[in-house]
Amino acid sequence: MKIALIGNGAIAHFVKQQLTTRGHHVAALLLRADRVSDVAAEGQLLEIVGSVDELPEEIEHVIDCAGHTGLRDYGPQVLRSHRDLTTVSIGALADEKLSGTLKEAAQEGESCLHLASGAIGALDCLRAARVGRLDCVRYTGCKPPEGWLGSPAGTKLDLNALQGEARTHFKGSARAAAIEYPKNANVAAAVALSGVGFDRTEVELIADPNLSQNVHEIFAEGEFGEFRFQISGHTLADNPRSAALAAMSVISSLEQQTGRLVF
Ligand SMILES: NC(=O)C1=CN([C@@H]2O[C@H](COP(=O)(O)OP(=O)(O)OC[C@H]3O[C@@H](n4cnc5c(N)ncnc54)[C@H](OP(=O)(O)O)[C@@H]3O)[C@@H](O)[C@H]2O)C=CC1
Ligand SMILES: O=C([O-])CC(=O)C(=O)O
Repeated sequence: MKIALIGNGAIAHFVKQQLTTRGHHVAALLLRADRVSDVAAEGQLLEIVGSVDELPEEIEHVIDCAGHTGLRDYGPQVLRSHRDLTTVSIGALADEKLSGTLKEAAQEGESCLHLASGAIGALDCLRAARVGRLDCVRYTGCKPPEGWLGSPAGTKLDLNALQGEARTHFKGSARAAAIEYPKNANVAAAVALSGVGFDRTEVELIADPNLSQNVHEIFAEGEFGEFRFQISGHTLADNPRSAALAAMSVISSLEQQTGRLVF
């Protein structure tokens, strides 16, 4: 299967390297049109294109590693072109209009949008639990201050000088979190989509100067009982915002789709 990646940042680098090592064929990179010549000049052994129309015909699968704008700008056209699409930009689906457009595009193109699990686990447990009554799902996302740089946390806290206690900078619904923090609250969206939805999932986002990892916690209760899940994830060397597991989950998602599972 020939694969194209959207984006050329921390997650895309990891995914490209791992896919190649594992014997998959990454044949193209889809970038903003004004970035194509710079990246092409770096001498990559794959096609660098600036639009979906320019993707080589033989590309069957596209992986979005470019964040919300990447999914919004290219997702519908990729799906309409009969290609499956895997994304880590789950929070973009909080926008109901985009979500509807992607569903229609997938129907039209007889293609599939696959959501990588990202930086969190235990989504299977939530999906099973919601078969019964789910009374409450709470998600807490804690990162070191540098992990929130460039997000609205920077307008509420002095992230470069934060010391001592952890500070909450957002409390609200998963929908609001995903929309306000496009680079930081994709996990909130993944939890919402696996459980009680964007509007009923409660979210708290915290900057903690005592942390060196990203810590994600889910609490849920309902007819099934009670459940707590916590993960401390190392971030990628190229981006202190993004957990390595988010990039790893893209590979795992693709290999589950293609049946290339290792038992
Ligand atoms: N599901 C999850 O758990 C997680 C999801 N994420 C999502 O993944 C995204 C990418 O993460 P990461 O790789 O660390 O981020 P980086 O900032 O390292 O890289 C983002 C890349 O995407 C490119 N890009 C952004 N917008 C567009 C666009 N409209 N068209 C083409 N290329 C675009 C950027 O290009 P340029 O340099 O030209 O801007 C850059 O190459 C995050 O923004 C976040 O939304 C991240 C972590 C966890
Ligand atoms: O990578 C992480 O730890 C989580 C993250 O940024 C997100 O949820 O968007």
